[in-house]
Amino acid sequence: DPVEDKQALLDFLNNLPHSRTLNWNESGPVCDHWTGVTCSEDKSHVIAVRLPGIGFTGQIPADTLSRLSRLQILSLRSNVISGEFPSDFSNLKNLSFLFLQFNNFSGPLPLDFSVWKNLTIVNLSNNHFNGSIPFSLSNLTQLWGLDLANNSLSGEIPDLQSRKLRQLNLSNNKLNGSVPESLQRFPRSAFIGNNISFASFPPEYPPVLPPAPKPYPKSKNGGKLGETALLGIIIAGAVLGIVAFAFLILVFCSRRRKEDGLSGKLSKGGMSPEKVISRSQDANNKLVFFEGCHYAFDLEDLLRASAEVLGKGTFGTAYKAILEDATCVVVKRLKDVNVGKRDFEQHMEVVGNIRHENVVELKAYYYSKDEKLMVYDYYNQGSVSALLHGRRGEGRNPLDWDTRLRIAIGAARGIAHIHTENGGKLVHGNVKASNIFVNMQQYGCVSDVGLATITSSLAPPISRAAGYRAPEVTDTRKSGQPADVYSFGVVLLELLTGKSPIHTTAGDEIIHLVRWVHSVVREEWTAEVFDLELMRYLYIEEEMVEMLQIAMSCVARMPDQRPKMLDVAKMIENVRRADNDNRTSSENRSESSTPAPVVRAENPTSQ
Ligand SMILES: Nc1ncnc2c1ncn2[C@@H]1O[C@H](COP(=O)(O)OP(=O)(O)OP(=O)(O)O)[C@@H](O)[C@H]1O
Repeated sequence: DPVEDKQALLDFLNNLPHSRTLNWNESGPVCDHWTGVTCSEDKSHVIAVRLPGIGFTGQIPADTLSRLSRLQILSLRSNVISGEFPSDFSNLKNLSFLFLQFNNFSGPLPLDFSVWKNLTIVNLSNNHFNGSIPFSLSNLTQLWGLDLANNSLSGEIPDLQSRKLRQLNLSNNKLNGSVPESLQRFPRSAFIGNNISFASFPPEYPPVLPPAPKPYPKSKNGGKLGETALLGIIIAGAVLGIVAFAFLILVFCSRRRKEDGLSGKLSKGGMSPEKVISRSQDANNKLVFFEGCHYAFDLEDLLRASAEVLGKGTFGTAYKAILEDATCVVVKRLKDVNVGKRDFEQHMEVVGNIRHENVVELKAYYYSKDEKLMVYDYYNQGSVSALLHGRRGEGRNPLDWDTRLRIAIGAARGIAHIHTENGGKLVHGNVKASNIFVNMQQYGCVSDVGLATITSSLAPPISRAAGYRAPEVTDTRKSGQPADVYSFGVVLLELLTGKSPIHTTAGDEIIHLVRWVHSVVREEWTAEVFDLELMRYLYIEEEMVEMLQIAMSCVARMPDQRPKMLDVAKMIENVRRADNDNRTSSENRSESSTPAPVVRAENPTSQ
């Protein structure tokens, strides 16, 4: 335990009145136990203190927090702390994230910000700070977000030159003068509520309106059709004829394609459909539905259904099948099943009886010597992997932060529930973004439970699946619950960074996401890890930082250092709950979920 850091924290807590109790047990260990405290991986020192909404009142006792010399993240947001900005914070040389918003701080801002050369996000908004904005802020080369809104700051805005600056809010102060050129890429809303002249500001781009409809040209010969018009009609008729003909051909082809139903698809993979059907008539070889399943079809209906391949995974091929009554299901055809009928059925019973809103229900299964099928509901939004990585670039609808949070909360609850099944022994074994879907409430929902234990397929060492695999796992059939926690941590990193677990750079270098994030945050926590698509949402930095911390704890190298899935679910729920509880009425939750363009695009047509 970091003894000195522990004492500093106790001195802080014991000398600052607060209304909520904290579980900071003096005789117990700090790391992994004290609410709001995170230690370095080797547990030699405290790196993060996050205590929003604890009801702290009064001034920060001197020589307490300032003794946490290796602190990187400090959040005391939404308390009632008063007094001046603590001068001894200058000892916190490693500080990257500083959140002191929504308190009663007053007096001037520190003159010399250069002492915190790693500062990445600074939020001092909604206090009573006065005086001018220090020029030294321009020396912070890592600065990515600065929020000083709703204070009483006066004077001119200094030229903040950090090229990394993506988020800026100086609104509702007493600032005057004009906006320096380097900051004119931010929208006016970042400066409103001051006495600022926008004269030198580039014009705001007017909203693009659809072009007004052109007036219908009047015919010169008073309503009679002219030659050109007649010619037009003839050409249009011919074009229409061609289109209709093409449409007929398309319908014909799609019929032909539909005829190639699931049985055709299965037969191409080996066994003839007739054989499958004849086996289905054998009482022992029927499609087995689970209790409560509302589907009313049998194997023959399923084999007659039109089918399309969704993808080939580690354990077989997944098909989307549309039955004659328009029911849409996913059929998974397993390969390399390494257990006998009894074990297979037993396993299906365990999986098929899981009923949880965040676990994709197994509706039915089929077992024969040559064919093993599993039937699931079809999720039409696609997997989280597709939502996150599909169609990046133009025309894409980015996955907003609220949705990512809901996906994480749902998936964590689902996996935590799986871990309680089968006497607390069930392991998912294949947690990854392509096995997570979005349910009706838009929360994450996990699929493919336990397939790794009944098949002998192993993902090749350099594959997507390998990017999720915990370091201790050599045989996926024998992985434990901590390995699921690791894989889930990788999914969290994927949601935060927008990057695939294993990806290649332009120079064909293979990047392992966990290692990359480690390398970025080892020395200092920088905002560079976060997905650029998330930069358009305001007020989410702190939640992202907290999620990053949770993700990092999940991908700890040693399995026993990883949190339990139930705790992970609680931690993620708290990211939002703490936020909702602690936000004052002047903070508007909806603002964070509303995309707000924070940086004006250099080329307006590219937006
Ligand atoms: N219930 C479902 N609804 C919609 N799409 C699904 C469903 N189940 C699977 N898919 C999609 O079908 C494709 C193939 O899935 P499958 O699970 O066979 O492979 P995978 O997830 O890529 O890899 P693995 O076999 O390792 O899980 C994936 O893109 C997956 O997201």
